[in-house]
Amino acid sequence: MKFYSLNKKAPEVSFKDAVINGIAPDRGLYFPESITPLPDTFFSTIESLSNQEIAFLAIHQFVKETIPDEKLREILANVLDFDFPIIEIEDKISTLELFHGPTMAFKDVGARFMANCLGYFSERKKGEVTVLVATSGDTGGAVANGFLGVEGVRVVILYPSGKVSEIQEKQLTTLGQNIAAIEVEGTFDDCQRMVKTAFLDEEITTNRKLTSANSINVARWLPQLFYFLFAYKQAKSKGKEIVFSIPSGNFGNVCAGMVAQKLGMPVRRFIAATNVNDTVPQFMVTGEYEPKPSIATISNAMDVGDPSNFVRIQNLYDNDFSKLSEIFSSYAFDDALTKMTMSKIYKETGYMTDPHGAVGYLGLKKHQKIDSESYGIFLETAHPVKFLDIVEETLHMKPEIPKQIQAVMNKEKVSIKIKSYKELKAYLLSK
Ligand SMILES: N[C@@H](CCOP(=O)(O)O)C(=O)O
Repeated sequence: MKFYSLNKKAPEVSFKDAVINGIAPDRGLYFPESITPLPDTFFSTIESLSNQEIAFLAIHQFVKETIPDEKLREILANVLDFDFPIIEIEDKISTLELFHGPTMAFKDVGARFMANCLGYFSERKKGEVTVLVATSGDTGGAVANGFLGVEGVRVVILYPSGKVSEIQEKQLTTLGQNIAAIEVEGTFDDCQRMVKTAFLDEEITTNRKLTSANSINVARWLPQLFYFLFAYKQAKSKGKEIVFSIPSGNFGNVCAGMVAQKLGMPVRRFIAATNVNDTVPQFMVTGEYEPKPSIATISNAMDVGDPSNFVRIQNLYDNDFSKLSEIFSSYAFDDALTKMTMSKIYKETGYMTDPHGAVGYLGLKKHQKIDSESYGIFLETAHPVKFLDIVEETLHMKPEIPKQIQAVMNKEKVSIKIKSYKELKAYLLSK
């Protein structure tokens, strides 16, 4: 399997080189040259397969030339050692909980998968790789945890100062060792821009081997397709095609769901639910893609004004607006409605959602107004306690703090504050 650049001005590469490069030399995102549907028997017998087997069969075609089967199974066993349950909270509405991993956010799977792949590839290659990553909240902690102690890999995480939750900040600033946190005076877009500028900076790229651990990297992005298959396995007995509602920021997760569909998984519709950072919902109304500066919200991991993966989504549907519209909708919701929804769900069902999950729920409800018989699953992308202040203030209760979170709460934050790209460059070249 080769991966090509969506800008089509760079050579095709193997999975291994796509992972090591992160982004193609023409600044395009890598994309698999083909997606071959899995045999019908995979879907007809999926209930009898373990999650690790499902993941192996789903990702094998993309990686098989560069990761031997035995190694791939070992990696998946390391990555998938927690649950992905579906909880029914109302008639025709369930949630897929993706927060049972070490940092309690859906990024754990992709971050650990990429860290394992890079660890394996760098055993065979001399020299240190610098993993640069921009985070608006959850990616940072998952990458820090996934890459901690991986030999030959140094991780530099950029995050917008004051715009991630306290727990998210602790998760990405307290681990030390090969993980450094850079606190940027600015927004997530500024962080993402600085990362992309570093990839274009010859002085840096000739002196440092850089890659990215955001979902622009295929090893971070592709494993997210497992979630949709795990959901399908659990919900198949309902005998209904599923509507998935995905809280969306950089749009990597919904895009991975679309890959699961291309592999043959039946899906009724994908809903990408956003906060007021509504570049894609607006695109679905006007057909014009107009990135905007991001706005800070209570669902901060989705504070993205120019989602990296939307170009992959368009490519999956041949850059054809009407083909995309047949399967995809996108809706935006503000913080006031998000809080009201968290409160309503809690009062009516006893289920505690985080602000991102509540936005996903709202997306599903809006869709069900025009498709009332459909069965829907919204993704709970992070554990509510990661947004402790918001949860306590909105639900008027004190949630129990899971041990993964307790472990970082009292650790000391260590970060390097910067204001400009020049400072980032100096830092990267100094180490
Ligand atoms: N939602 C993100 C923003 C970066 O997204 P990614 O999936 O491309 O890493 C975050 O939590 O940092």
